[in-house]
Amino acid sequence: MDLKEHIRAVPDFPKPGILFYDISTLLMHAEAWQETVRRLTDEVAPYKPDMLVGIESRGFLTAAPLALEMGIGFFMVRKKGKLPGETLEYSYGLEYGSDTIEMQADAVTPGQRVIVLDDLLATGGTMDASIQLLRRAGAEVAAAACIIELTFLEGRSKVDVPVHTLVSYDS
Ligand SMILES: O=P(O)(O)OC[C@H]1O[C@H](OP(=O)(O)OP(=O)(O)O)[C@H](O)[C@@H]1O
Ligand SMILES: Nc1ncnc2[nH]cnc12
Repeated sequence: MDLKEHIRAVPDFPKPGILFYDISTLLMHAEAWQETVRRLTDEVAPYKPDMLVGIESRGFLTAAPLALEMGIGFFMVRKKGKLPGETLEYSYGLEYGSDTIEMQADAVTPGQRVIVLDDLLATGGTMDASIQLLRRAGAEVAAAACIIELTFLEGRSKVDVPVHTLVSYDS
């Protein structure tokens, strides 16, 4: 199955000049979404992670079914101000704008092996920030995985763990 047939490209969203790769159409197609989850599971399972991590918000959609499929837990890296209790934070630049992410300080125990999931790797800033944040919390980040990679932005070079992606776009 060609997953690209189920990913919609929307010009000039959220700003002029950005071609937005929308997974909404992938989520709406049950077989394509099942295939996506299966393929991501195949990429991630060999690392034998203790936990998965989903990056807000489309990363939650990606991490949650994988965690269920693999029989392990997952937790959220969220935009600032959304998580209760003691949190750790990290600020980073995006393809468009900037942001600060947070996680709950007790989400991992030191040495726990995690894999970070998101829908899309663009500049790699969000993924890199998440990895730095997770390490601050004591996690061992084994790998990162995304459905989509925008290869022309070279985000992979910013990420210092193995990166697994299912489909890539060069423009
Ligand atoms: O590699 P980068 O340049 O950092 O960009 C990738 C990030 O941008 C998008 O999230 P967005 O901030 O649009 O949030 P959303 O998932 O809540 O829509 C995407 O889901 C990734 O998290
Ligand atoms: N071009 C893009 N499409 C969808 N999500 C994105 N996040 C960052 N860049 C993006």
